Amino acid sequence: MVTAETSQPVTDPTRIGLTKEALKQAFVDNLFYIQGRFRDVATANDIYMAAAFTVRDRLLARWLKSAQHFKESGARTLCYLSAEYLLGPHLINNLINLGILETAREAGEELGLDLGEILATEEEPGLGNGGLGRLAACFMDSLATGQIPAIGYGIRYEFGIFDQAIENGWQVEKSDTWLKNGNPWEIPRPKITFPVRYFGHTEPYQDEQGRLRIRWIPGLVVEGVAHDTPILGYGVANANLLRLWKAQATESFDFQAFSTGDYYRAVQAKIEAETISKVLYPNDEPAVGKELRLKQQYFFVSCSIQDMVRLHLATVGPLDTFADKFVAQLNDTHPALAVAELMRILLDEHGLAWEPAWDITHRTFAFTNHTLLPEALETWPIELFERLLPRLLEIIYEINRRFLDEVRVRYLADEARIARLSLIAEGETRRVRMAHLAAVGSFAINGVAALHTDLLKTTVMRDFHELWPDRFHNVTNGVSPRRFIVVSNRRLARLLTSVCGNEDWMRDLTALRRLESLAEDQGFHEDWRRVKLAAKDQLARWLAAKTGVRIDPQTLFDVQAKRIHEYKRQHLNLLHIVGLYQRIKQDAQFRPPPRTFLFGGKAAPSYAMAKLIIKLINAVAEVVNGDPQVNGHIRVVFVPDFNVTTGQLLYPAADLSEQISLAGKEASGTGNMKFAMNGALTIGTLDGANIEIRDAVGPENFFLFGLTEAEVRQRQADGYRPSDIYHGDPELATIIDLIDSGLFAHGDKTLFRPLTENLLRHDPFMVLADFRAYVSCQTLIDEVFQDSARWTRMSILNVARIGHFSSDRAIREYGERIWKVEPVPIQV
Ligand SMILES: [N-]=[N+]=N[C@]1([C@H](N)O)O[C@H](CO)[C@@H](O)[C@H](O)[C@H]1O
Repeated sequence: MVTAETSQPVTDPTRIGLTKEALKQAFVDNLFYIQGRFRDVATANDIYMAAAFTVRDRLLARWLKSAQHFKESGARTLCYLSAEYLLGPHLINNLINLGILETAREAGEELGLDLGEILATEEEPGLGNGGLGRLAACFMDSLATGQIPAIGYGIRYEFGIFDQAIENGWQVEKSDTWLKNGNPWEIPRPKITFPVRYFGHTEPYQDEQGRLRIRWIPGLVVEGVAHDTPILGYGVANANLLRLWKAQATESFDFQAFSTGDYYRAVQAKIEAETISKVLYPNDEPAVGKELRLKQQYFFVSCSIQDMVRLHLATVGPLDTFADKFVAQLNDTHPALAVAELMRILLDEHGLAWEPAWDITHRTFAFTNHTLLPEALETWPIELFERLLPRLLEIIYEINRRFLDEVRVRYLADEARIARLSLIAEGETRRVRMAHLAAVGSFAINGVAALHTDLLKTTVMRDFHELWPDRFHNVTNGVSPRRFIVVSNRRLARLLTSVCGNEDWMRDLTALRRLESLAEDQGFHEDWRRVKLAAKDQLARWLAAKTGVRIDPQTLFDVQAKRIHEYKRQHLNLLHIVGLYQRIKQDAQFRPPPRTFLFGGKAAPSYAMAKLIIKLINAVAEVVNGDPQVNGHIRVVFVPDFNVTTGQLLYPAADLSEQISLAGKEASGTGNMKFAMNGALTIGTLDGANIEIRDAVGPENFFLFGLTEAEVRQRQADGYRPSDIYHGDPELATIIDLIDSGLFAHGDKTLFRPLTENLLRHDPFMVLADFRAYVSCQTLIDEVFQDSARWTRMSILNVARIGHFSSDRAIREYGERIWKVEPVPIQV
């Protein structure tokens, strides 16, 4: 007889079985019992949901087992606090991580279903902007695969990053209704809710022990409700937790207001509260100074820290061992308020004295900086803090007072240094420096690539590095080989497995080194080229279906896919294309190998220059693709709505990966790793992780150009005059004049003027300074591409030597150097 005690649902094969029959039975059950559909009337979404629930059930077993074991073992747990998670589609990733992709395909076929169609139905959760958000997702995958107990905390945005449509060459943002059909991968936890306070004032009081305490009388309280998504590791039974918070009103309906007929006020609190987790701010770098953004940051930080304290009290006990149980990584400054929030909870809710509270706090947090761009370093006006988070501001003032006392002693009242280090930026509007709060409140600070970390130590965080050199670490980014090879490029994965004789490389990417022995093998070259051509063909078919644009897989696929930003220099790429176009038209002898230029990337809606660059890409495409004189030689395509799903098509199909940022600007880059992992060769500057990729794959297998970071600094110090370069380079001048001429704007000479004027007057990212070197490098690439044996050899060696750039390695380094966490294997 089934009793609550005895029934062990995790053993029931129809719920957890991985066999074809078990999957088929579960699918049929779910279609009926969850979707309430007979097969013949089921929609594509019903089919997808039934498949998703079938796979989810197999995750749940591993997840609950993991959670139970972590709890019982009191394992030290890593908490990743990130405002963004760019997870990508779940179903395919979970089928791979469960090792049942082929079984599921066969089960589907026997039920008359096409797994490819089911996979294409899933709407990806776009809860991030770009590299930072995707890095968080890769890290969650590697934490589970590395069997490290971890919780990812973030915000369950109702609307993620906008869907990008291109209308008349312009980006048009469409709201991202990823939840419209429901989300089978999450489990709402209505009982795991926390109050989040805003506004109001604070007042001192004496507690029953006569100690002076502070209470915060908020003007508004909203609730955060947990929504849990299991994150299963690859080839292991470990599954970690991604806990995203949704905001709701404490009272979702005001009956008094309703009965007086004030229907809006009846639901006002509900609307206001829900606005907090309504939408992701679509800015990849520039800090967003909006009050709602600060509300969002405090919302998820407060829920997450309250949850960590609850878990600790429930599973371990008194809070003095909190920092032994938990270590929390701050993914940039977006969650930096966590430092002050943990202090608030320890002081105000648990009555700890300042020193023990600070000791716990400081031993709990570590901070990752992801950018040096001044406009991206978050600071908030004191006035806003006073109004919105009065208690947090008091605590920040006290943290600062004690910190500056320490600095004053150390540097004998060096007022200039104190002002530079202070958490408060004095000036017209006094502001809180969030990077300083994160740095003072953390025991470790890291950059995301070697050059970036060095620059962090010598520029933006120089004073902190002089103060605490031992706190600084470098952990170069990495990406998940499961998502970006096994899921994205199954043909390559099969070839790699056949070379390696097993699938161990999927968990240890350095195993691909053995490919080196095949770098000269002509037979293997053919296999290698076949895999690349198939991926290019797949992209061409998808693009034709999606946009009607036809591209030839036999041409060199030159891809630049990343957020649109002037420092990433999509416009440098465009200058080269316009130059090519002009030469092909004017010089019948000049016939470089045919190339297809593919661009992809979203621009922040408020970033006018980035949107103009998208327009110019499409305008150049219209003219070039429409010109019979150059047809068959060059083609330009803007791939709309670049996200994880389209990335999974672009990374495997690229021959050439464009990583052309101005040296010193791209902290790391992660697209560079994904392209190289799929056999693309890189044209790039000595910037971010490009440097380490070039060192790893060998300078002879990397197309380098451009000023180094030191040369950039020197040229700027010497006074950089872009117009001199314009006047000194006739071809460049012709190109800029062509863009100015209205050729790409149906005669309108003004449309692209802002761009050309900016290049000639300021050129802040030194596009003109690197132009000539870039064009020469592209000419070299044309030569090398025509030697397919050489190109293929270089491509093989890129993959053979890319192992270091797995997020598994990055997580291992964080674990050993910063978090001091041990793997806890789970048996199922
Ligand atoms: N914010 N931020 N920073 C970035 C990216 N834009 O998201 O973080 C990424 C992840 O660390 C870096 O690779 C990239 O260089 C950097 O610009």
